[in-house]
Amino acid sequence: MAVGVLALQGSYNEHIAALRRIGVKGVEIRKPEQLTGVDSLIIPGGESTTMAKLAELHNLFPALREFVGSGKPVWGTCAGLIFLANKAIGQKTGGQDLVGGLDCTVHRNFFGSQLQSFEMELSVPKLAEKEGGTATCRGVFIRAPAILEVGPNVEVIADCPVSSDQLKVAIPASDGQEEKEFTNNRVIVAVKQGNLLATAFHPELTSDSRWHRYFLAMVDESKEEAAPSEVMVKYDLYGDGNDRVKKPYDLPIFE
Ligand SMILES: NC(=O)CC[C@H](N)C(=O)O
Repeated sequence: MAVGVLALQGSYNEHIAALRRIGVKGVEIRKPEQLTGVDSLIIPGGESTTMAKLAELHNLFPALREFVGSGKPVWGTCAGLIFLANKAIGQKTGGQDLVGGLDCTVHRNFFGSQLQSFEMELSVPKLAEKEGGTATCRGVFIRAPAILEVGPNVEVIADCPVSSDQLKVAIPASDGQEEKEFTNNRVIVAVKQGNLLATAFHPELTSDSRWHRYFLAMVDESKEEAAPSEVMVKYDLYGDGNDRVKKPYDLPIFE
């Protein structure tokens, strides 16, 4: 089945092209009902406040939250990562709606403005282990967010060093937690939590297909989990009053 790509704004065409390069069809998603026709979704990078306003306008938030909650694989890149985060800081006044689901705190513009966009080789041994190739990948960071904290079920796939002037970011208080200061000299830029994958950078703008392949492997795994491995039926095979478990026959048997 095709992969859905949220096509409200941002780099959805680039994701669809990246999928095409590996022989997979990407379908543009703009309306809630279109989500029922796909079993995985990419939320692209762009500008998360604008994307949130458009999602609100098209009444997409309830359907997106349901999609994430259903266990279907969802990959957020950059603004898409912000969308998936449970908590975002550094938002515009008034904040913005988030889809949520990913147990992390993301700083929306951690690496600065458009002018501070950069590229960096990232160490990605977990990606290389699954998809082969070198143990690094090219990270394209455009007005990029960064993940400052993750919950216990979040697997970190890549992090990167930060310069000293980016340190000392205040993480505002939230339910049951006091305000704290983020002073680590590394930030997290790629994570996986169950059916959710998130990257602060843009793999769709490089020719390295491994991130798309990695996501498609998550899609395959989720289908395997969803499919009943073997339908078992119980019946009285020997007519002795005891129901025994037996696999049903694949083909009709005429007796
Ligand atoms: N390239 C991107 O997706 C940038 C995201 C941007 N920092 C935002 O707030 O939406």
